[in-house]
Amino acid sequence: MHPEGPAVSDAPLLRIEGLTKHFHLPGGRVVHAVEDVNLAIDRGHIVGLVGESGSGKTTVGRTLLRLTEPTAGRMIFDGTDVFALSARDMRVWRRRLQIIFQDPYSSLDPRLTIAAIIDEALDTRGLPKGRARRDRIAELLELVGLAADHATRYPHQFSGGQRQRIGIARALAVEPDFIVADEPVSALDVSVQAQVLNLLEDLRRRLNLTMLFISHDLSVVEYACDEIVVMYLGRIMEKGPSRALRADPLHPYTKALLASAPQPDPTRVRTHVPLAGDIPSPISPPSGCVFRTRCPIAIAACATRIPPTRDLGGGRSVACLRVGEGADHPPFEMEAHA
Ligand SMILES: Nc1ncnc2c1ncn2[C@@H]1O[C@H](COP(=O)(O)OP(=O)(O)OP(=O)(O)O)[C@@H](O)[C@H]1O
Repeated sequence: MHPEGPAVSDAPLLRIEGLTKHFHLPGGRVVHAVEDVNLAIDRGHIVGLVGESGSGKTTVGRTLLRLTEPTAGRMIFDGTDVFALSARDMRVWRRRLQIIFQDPYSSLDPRLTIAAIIDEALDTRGLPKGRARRDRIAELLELVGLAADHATRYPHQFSGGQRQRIGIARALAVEPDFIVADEPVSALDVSVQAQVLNLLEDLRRRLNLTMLFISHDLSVVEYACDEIVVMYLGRIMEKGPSRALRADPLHPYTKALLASAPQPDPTRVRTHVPLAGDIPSPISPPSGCVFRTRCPIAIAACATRIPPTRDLGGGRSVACLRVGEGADHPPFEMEAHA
């Protein structure tokens, strides 16, 4: 689908700088959904965005596709600042950026056959109707592990996993450069989750796809992604290659997330304490470090300073005043929270 094959350029396909999204509510209240997010994604890579519900993951994904407009920031995609494009130019660009949803069923028109659903997407590619289209639809269905003769059926005739495959086929129909997969397996049974994750991995290799993979489940992200970005209350806490981050989490929030993730190996001892309490409201996020109100190692300075993101080399970075000063291991120093 991408005849040029793997990219030769070393530059990231996409770079997000200072992405911020505020939602303005009636009465003058402001939801700080995303604050100053910086991120780069290399071509052919899958980056996982993980965090609890309400941390701003979906808002990042939707903003990148300009399904919602950013409050501030830049997104440089293949050399173009996508946030600066006019609505008209964006219409042309939109094809290059696609989204796969958690529940494909609600986005598949129940009155249309699978062929008609994919055909609609192919309209934007200008492929003439007739034989070439039918062949392309069959090719896409086979690419996602379905049979060509599934084309004549309706969405309700498929299982959840098969419907997600149809959603993926529809996204691929326009030959996108970048896909946001928003909780693509969360609605599926665990056994089916693995099949869909394998499919995404297979497609990434075959088509050199670049993807932002959003999930609240660190074990899913770890499996599917080259790199993991951990978000909390609109901000990035930690970033790093999947394996390194899993083996040696640095930020206290990442440690807590790992502690609450399902543990597949019962002989592995839990070394981190799960999180207590709820995520604060993004309408009035804590001052300084937004995680400090739930952090076991917070000190007074965490209430007054937004921790800068420190580059630790090897693709790792962390935003915490205390990590690296020897305080990130027990015994924890607890202080009263402002
Ligand atoms: N259109 C909107 N208007 C007002 N607030 C919004 C809007 N969309 C999202 N938010 C708020 O922004 C914050 C971040 O939401 P977002 O959906 O991005 O988080 P998330 O990490 O994807 O969580 P979830 O997994 O529950 O979707 C939440 O507090 C949410 O209520």
